[in-house]
Formats: sequence, structure tokens, C-alpha cells
Amino acid sequence: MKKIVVAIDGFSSCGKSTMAKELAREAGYIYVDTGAMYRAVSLYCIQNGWMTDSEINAEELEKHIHSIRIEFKPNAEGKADTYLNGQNVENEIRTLEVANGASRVSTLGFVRRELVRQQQLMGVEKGIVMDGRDIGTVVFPQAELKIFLTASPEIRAQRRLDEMAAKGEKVDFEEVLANVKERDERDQTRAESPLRKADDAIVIDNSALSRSEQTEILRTLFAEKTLD
Ligand SMILES: Nc1ncnc2c1ncn2[C@@H]1O[C@H](COP(=O)(O)OP(=O)(O)OP(=O)(O)O)[C@@H](O)[C@H]1O
Ligand SMILES: Nc1ccn([C@@H]2O[C@H](COP(=O)(O)O)[C@@H](O)[C@H]2O)c(=O)n1
Repeated sequence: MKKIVVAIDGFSSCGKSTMAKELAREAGYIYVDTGAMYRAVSLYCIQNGWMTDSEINAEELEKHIHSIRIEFKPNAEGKADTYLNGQNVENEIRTLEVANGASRVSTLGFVRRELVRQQQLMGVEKGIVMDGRDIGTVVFPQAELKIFLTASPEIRAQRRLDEMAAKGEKVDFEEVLANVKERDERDQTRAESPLRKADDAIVIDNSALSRSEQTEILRTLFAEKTLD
């Protein structure tokens, strides 16, 4: 079976990583959550006091961009945790504050260039499933299988809310919905690599699909693309 690159892009919280992880596990492929990389940069800015509600200290961030080391290492359950300069930050990067900061730092060209460079290196040998916003358009425009995933904002916000509630976090629906919509808007309108469907991407709207139904669709598409 030939090794390919699978690029999964789409809106915030629509299930990209859920389906990407499942396919990577089944296929024995590497899985890369590029959103986690932007989140790690966001956390780094917050930790250094370089991000306020209205501004990012882009000058300081640019000076230090090459000192930000982001790695993924398996945890006890075999899932990949995100490490920022040697520290496990998997839980810290999943807050709404860090998500919002990620969507802001991701508008900076020098941040995107550095993370895209690292992402391309991870995929040189193929056998990779990567999810994000620009994977099929910028990181791997030659990817053999490209998916553009979507679902209604309300459904996405409810799924994220349920996930946060299950972790014991108290957030309200309107707050999560506003975060999802704000990030979508910024992602689609930024000058650098805006979120858009690659011309050759296959659109999946999973608003009414279960996790197993969406995985089955992806599994079928993957099988077609990997036939020798
Ligand atoms: N088909 C589905 N039906 C119901 N819930 C789902 C479905 N797919 C994913 N989910 C749930 O929706 C939430 C968001 O999914 P996931 O984290 O995979 O989205 P994402 O697109 O990777 O998000 P992000 O924008 O943060 O990268 C998770 O709690 C996940 O379990
Ligand atoms: N390839 C990517 C991936 C993510 N972003 C930005 O990061 C934010 C957080 O990503 P999640 O996938 O974890 O939600 C997201 O809102 C995007 O702004 C990106 O620009 N490019």
C-alpha cells in the first residue's frame, strides 16, 4: 500500500482532530495537530506577557520565534501530548483564552512561516495525517487526500461545550459560540494563508454525522487513494 499525505482542514471545533487521529491510528500514520502548535505559540506569548486583549508584542515574539520548541510525545494512553520547550502544556493550551490567542498569533506571517517550515519537515516521508487550516492549501498542496470539514457553528460550539463540561470546566454556550465564530472570521479573513477550501478538497459536513460515520467516510476515501 503506498504511503500518502492526508490533509484535513476546516472550521474551529468541527471534529478535524477526532477523525484525523482515528485514521492515523488505524493506518499507522503520524498524526500532527497543527492547531496545537499555534496554541503553544499563543501560550508562550501569554507566559512572557507579550499578549494583552488588544495587542501582541510581535517584535519580541519575532526575536524569540526560533527559541520556541514544540514537540509531540505520547502519554500513558498513547495519545500525543504537546510540549513547549520541554514542558507538557497539553491541558494549558486547550483553554478559550489560549485558543483566541492562537487565532491572533496565527495572523502573523513570521509565525506561519516558521510553523509551516516545521510541519513540512514532519511530512517529508509521507505517512502523515495533519489537520489545521492551511494544510491542503499551503503546507501540503500536493497532498493525495484533502478533506475540508465543516458543521454549523451552533453544533460545533455545543460539542466543545460538552467536552469542556466533561472536564469539569464551567463555560456557557454563548461564550463558546462567540469564540468559535470569532476564530472562524479571523481565520477566513486574515491576509496570510486564510482558511479556504483547496480546489481539490472533498467537503464533509459532519453536522448530522456520528464520529463513527465520519471515520467510515474518511476510511473509504483513504482506501481509494492508497490503492497501488
Ligand atoms: N461527529 C461528531 N459528533 C459529535 N461530536 C463530535 C463529532 N466529531 C467530533 N466531535 C467532538 O467535537 C469536539 C471537537 O472535536 P475536535 O477537537 O476533533 O475538533 P477540531 O476541529 O480538531 O477542533 P480545533 O478547531 O480545536 O482543532 C470534541 O469534543 C469531539 O469529541
Ligand atoms: N494550520 C493552522 C492551525 C491552526 N491555526 C490557528 O490556530 C487556532 C487554534 O487552532 P485549533 O485547530 O486548535 O482550533 C485556530 O483558531 C487558527 O486560527 C491556523 O491558523 N492554522
